[in-house]
Amino acid sequence: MSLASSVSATAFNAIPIIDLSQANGSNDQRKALALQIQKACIDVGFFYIENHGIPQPIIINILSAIQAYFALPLETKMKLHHKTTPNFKGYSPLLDANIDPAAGTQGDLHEGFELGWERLDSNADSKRKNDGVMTGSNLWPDEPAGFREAMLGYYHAAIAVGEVLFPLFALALELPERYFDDKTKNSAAIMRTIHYPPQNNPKDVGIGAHTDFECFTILYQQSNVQALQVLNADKKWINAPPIDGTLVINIGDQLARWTNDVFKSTVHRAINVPGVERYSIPLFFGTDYDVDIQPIPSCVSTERPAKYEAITAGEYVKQRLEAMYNH
Ligand SMILES: O=C(O)CCC(=O)C(=O)O
Ligand SMILES: [Fe+2]
Repeated sequence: MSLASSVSATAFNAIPIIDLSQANGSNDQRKALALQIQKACIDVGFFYIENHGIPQPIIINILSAIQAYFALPLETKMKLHHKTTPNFKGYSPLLDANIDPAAGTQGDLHEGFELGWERLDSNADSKRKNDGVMTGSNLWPDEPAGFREAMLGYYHAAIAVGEVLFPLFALALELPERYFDDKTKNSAAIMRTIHYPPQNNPKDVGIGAHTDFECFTILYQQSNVQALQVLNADKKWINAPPIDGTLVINIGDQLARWTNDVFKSTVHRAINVPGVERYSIPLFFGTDYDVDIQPIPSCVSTERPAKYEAITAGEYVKQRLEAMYNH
């Protein structure tokens, strides 16, 4: 059966957990893993990964760094407002973003700090060559001490997870395992750290219903607070609670475009609860920004013609980010 005819219309009720410990195992082990990923991407568009390899101290470090950062006075944080950069790097205050303007809310009830690729051992001006329309350096606050190291420490560990996943996605798409290698030499990878204040008004949303923009998202969510929800084909919100020791992976629109929607970029939102703070850290992982997103031939058929025009990954992300902040 070709991938183009494997599209699922069944509504999921649970999000699978996939164990990555065999990701660098034998051919057979990698293929078996890719099949689990294929099923999760066709049926749900979301899955948890366990044994992802990010050491716990790196997670603890970034969590305490972002808690200290978001606790700074608003005036201090506003000095690094993302509108002072060409491409959304830096701080965004509460309600600055509105990812679902049609919902008629006052905006998304979270503040964020966003960064892109940067080597830990170089200065903040280091840029990469292929960022095209998405070029631009990161901004770094003077405090808290160790913030840059904590952020980049986690960032590079999460990128390593993305680099393990891309070949598995290629196998899941019945492509050569190294298919994405020449398209991910300078992989686009925007990371956001998000602080959701306690939500006391039932009308508030932490982040409105949306799909992500890149190929896939690697999401750390703080323990013990249920907020993330994923929309199934029956329009029912399914909870995606934090599960200790796991990360959430979800397909974004770029991979949906590569696969002509055979892999689902599933709508999700986060609704925080009264009385508690919540922190989450999505890293949006994509191909190089200058790569043209063209549907993979096995995902196109006479019954399932190509749905999307080709566009470069960078143009696509920029359009989506502009729409999110210029509501
Ligand atoms: O905070 C979360 O759990 C989800 C965040 C999210 O969906 C996003 O930033 O795209
Ligand atoms: Fe998202």
